[in-house]
Amino acid sequence: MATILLAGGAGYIGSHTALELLNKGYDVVVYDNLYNSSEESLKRVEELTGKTIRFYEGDVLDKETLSQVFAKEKIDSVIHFAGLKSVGESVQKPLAYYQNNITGTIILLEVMKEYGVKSIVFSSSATVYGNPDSVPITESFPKKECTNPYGWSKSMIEQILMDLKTSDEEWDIIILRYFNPVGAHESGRIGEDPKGIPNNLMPYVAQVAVGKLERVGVFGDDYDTPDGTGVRDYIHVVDLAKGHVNAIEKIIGHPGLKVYNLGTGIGYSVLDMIHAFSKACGKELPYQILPRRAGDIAMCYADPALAKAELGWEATKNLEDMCADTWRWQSQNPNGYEG
Ligand SMILES: NC(=O)c1ccc[n+]([C@@H]2O[C@H](COP(=O)([O-])OP(=O)(O)OC[C@H]3O[C@@H](n4cnc5c(N)ncnc54)[C@H](O)[C@@H]3O)[C@@H](O)[C@H]2O)c1
Ligand SMILES: O=c1ccn([C@@H]2O[C@H](COP(=O)(O)OP(=O)(O)O[C@H]3O[C@H](CO)[C@@H](O)[C@H](O)[C@H]3O)[C@@H](O)[C@H]2O)c(=O)[nH]1
Repeated sequence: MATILLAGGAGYIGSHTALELLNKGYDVVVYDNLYNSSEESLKRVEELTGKTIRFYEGDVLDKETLSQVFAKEKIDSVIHFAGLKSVGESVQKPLAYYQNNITGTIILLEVMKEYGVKSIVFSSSATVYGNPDSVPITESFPKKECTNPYGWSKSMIEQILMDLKTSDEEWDIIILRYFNPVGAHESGRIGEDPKGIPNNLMPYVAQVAVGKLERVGVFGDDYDTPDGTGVRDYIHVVDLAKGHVNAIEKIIGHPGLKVYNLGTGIGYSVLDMIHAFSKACGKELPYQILPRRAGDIAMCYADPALAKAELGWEATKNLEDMCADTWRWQSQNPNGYEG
């Protein structure tokens, strides 16, 4: 079975993907600098699967250490999750974001090329569509202006990957544009463990539910949406992780360069999410309407038909599963992996 290197594989999406790959019999190697994660996630994946992950602590910016891993392991394909992902922080620290995300990707691609590994699945984002003219969004929609350096870093990396493919036909590249990943593994053993106060809606709501935060701030109720609050395509992280397994199966068949949306095709509003989570945790969650957050758009949800047709993948979990699994993880691990 193929050996897959997960760069940034100790993080939220990477750890869930490692679990699904191991369950399918793949060999998993993780390279992560643990900047936004802990090795505990990987230990728990090993417990859940009864299989071993070969973990290397290192930075994608550190070419020497990364090269040593490629020299030691026979890597067949890479999934590239390693990156900084906080939208607000990226506005404050653009150089750090471009350095980590873009330079980090270039170094990873250089090392891959050196070792003849020309097969990569990249974690991109629906953010590259900017403010779309309509919904649902298909992959043929134009990429648009991003509203922050994080988004631009994804958009630019996509361009780098396309230019690389043009320069050398041998590369196989799958760009996955994630919509809004939420939820946790149903065991409650692995999940999202944000440092500090969460920026994203679902982890914020979960922390209100366990009493760590007082109330949810709803960023605007005057959007052109059914209830006036922002609408997004929330996708269960286990569905998302399984999408990576399908992408790996596809990439082994040498597909060239492909771009897929990974979403459910359903949009939920902020209030839908708060109400669904209240049901899952059995208590009303307090919230307060606040002004709009800069850079936010009204509506964003995917047309996931292409991933279904070409990857044979579609999301199977619903909003109830997303809330129940987030609640199980959050209530059993109120302080994340720190116990
Ligand atoms: N979670 C989301 O909402 C979302 C949406 C769209 C795209 N993405 C992208 O998916 C990927 C994974 O996201 P996630 O939610 O699992 O984030 P995460 O922060 O949990 O995981 C990213 C991992 O990469 C590691 N990392 C960061 N910089 C590194 C470097 N220079 N060298 C080595 N390791 C490094 C971190 O320590 C972390 O373990 C990211 O690229 C992110 O931008 C995430
Ligand atoms: O405390 C909060 C947090 C968020 N929201 C709203 O909830 C929705 C979802 O926000 P959030 O969870 O922050 O996700 P997005 O802003 O949609 O961005 C996420 O999803 C994108 C992909 O669609 C990724 O690229 C980004 O990295 C990721 O942060 C938006 O309408 C926000 O205005 C609130 O009302 N209160």
